[in-house]
Amino acid sequence: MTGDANAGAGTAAVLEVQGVHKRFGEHAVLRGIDLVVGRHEVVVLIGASGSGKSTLLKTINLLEQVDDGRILLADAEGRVTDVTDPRTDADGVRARIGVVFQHYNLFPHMHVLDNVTLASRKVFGMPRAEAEQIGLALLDRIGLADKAREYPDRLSGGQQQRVAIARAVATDPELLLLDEITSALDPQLVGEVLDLVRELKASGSTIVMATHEMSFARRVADRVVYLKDGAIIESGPPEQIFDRPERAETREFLRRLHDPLGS
Ligand SMILES: Nc1ncnc2c1ncn2[C@@H]1O[C@H](COP(=O)(O)OP(=O)(O)OP(=O)(O)O)[C@@H](O)[C@H]1O
Repeated sequence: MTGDANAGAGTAAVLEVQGVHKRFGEHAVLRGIDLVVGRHEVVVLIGASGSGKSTLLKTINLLEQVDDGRILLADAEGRVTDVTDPRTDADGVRARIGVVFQHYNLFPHMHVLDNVTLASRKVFGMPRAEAEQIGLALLDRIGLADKAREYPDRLSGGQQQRVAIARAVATDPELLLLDEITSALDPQLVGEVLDLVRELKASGSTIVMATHEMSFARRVADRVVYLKDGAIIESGPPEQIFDRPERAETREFLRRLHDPLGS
């Protein structure tokens, strides 16, 4: 990878987004995004609705094609894949990235353990017994081992979202993309998911997440990236962004969050 100018100190880059542009028709949704994410770094994207956070995550996971620019993904040995190269195997890239969306998207007809082990068994061909051993250990870690044979509709929203996260990490992905994972949850359940993300951070996961929950961003982020109209306005540690933002646009965004009606 080239330099990791804005990655966490002392870390090699896992992800490098270089000059990415994306349009939907006439609407330029991403306008020259440059972002480097270091190994074990947690980067949180904030910005108004429509600023391009989800689209950026989708381009990384190849759910959307970029119009211009490159996205590079490096494995633990430093081998770099240009995920935006049309010759790159999209399924191979997706197998290296864990993704969790706002709505839990668990398979309703499978019990929790089958949901958690599905990718290990079907994508990586792991024997069921081994996949289940890993899956049960994960469920134990998130306090849901007793729900292994329950179906998703018997779980609370917070529990379902924790299972969705367990499913995303079960294959030990190089990168985890979390898109608005708490916005469908009651406030008291947000804490459950926050604790789990902090635990993933402590265990060394590399995470890029989008959120509207500034308290969540403050508590988990190594670096917060503020997007406005498809461009990065400011990027820095949470104390900078939330307590001493350098850019007037960032200050204005945060001011409006605290006082949405402008009273
Ligand atoms: N498939 C699509 N076709 C057309 N326009 C789209 C598509 N996906 C997203 N957009 C538009 O791109 C812009 C950015 O959307 P995006 O979902 O990335 O924003 P966001 O910052 O994640 O917003 P939110 O915080 O509300 O999730 C929006 O104006 C949206 O309407």
